[in-house]
Amino acid sequence: MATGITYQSKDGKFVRPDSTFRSFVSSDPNSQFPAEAGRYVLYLSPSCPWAHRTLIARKLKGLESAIDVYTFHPVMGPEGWYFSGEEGSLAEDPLHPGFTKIRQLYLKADPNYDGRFTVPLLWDKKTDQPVNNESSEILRMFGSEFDAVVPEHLRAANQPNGGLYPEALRKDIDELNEWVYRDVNNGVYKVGFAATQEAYNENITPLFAALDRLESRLSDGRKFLFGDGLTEADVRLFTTLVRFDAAYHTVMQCTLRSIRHDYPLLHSWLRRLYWDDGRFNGAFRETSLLDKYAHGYADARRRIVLGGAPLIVPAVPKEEELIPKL
Ligand SMILES: N[C@@H](CCC(=O)N[C@@H](CS)C(=O)NCC(=O)O)C(=O)O
Repeated sequence: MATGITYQSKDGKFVRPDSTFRSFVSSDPNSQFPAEAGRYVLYLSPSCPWAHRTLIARKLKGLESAIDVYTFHPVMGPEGWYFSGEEGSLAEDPLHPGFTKIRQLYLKADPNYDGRFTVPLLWDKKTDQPVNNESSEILRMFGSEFDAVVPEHLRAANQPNGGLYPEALRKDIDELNEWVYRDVNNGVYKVGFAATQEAYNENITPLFAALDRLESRLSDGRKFLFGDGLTEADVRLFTTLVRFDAAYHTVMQCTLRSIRHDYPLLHSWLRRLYWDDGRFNGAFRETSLLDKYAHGYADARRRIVLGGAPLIVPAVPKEEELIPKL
């Protein structure tokens, strides 16, 4: 069976299904999944933008030795994510000898599982079961629940504005996350995996309108989306923007503008996160794979085209932008 990131509704629109495993690791030692160093492992492919969120948070919080990562091959295979022993991938699952595919883990957890076999997948080694496969929730857990085991200066309470999801900003962060997810994080997929010209046309305008809105948000000189402190909203936007010019603009037909040529403030913000190793422990740069993104998305689009997708004509900037008057 061919898999790929090609979820379509009847009218050709890309629709992302909800995640299935939704338990939480908690700082409460009496909870079902207490935050303990060495107990959990993240199965992921670093090329996936959703998994990338969790990898950044793990490094930002200094959790590298507390939470293991088992890495799949960077490009999805015909049966989904798999261990290949190549390009940074393990040869097989260290926890379940003989397992080489992500689907084996999902089916071990639930033999009747009929959803997508997605990364990231947070797994409890102690009870040998999945905890959570929703990146936004894993990102949030890493942001605060493990603070008892992270170095003191990296705890949420000791961050400039109270960590990745500070109490006072929660409502505003949720509100921004919602439209950034809809129009940007998932927006690039709605454009790139649209199966009709109508679905493509309908989604490309909100994507660039949202980027315009983010650009103007930074125009008051703020360093991060919510001021001087980095929040989860920055992490969530980063994983899309770091792929934008390399893969979304080139392969996913997000053609109207590029980040580096057309959004100077977003580009500076991206450079700040990517290069500020001292402040961020290399969490953004060292988890990014700029030379891998185009390959993964080109392969996913190839599957769509081979599956008989109709011609989608990419959007082109207007004359006044393409060839401005002298
Ligand atoms: N809601 C999920 C989405 C994750 C997701 O869509 N991951 C993709 C890779 S970028 C995947 O694993 N797809 C596998 C498949 O659909 O077969 C999350 O944010 O954690």
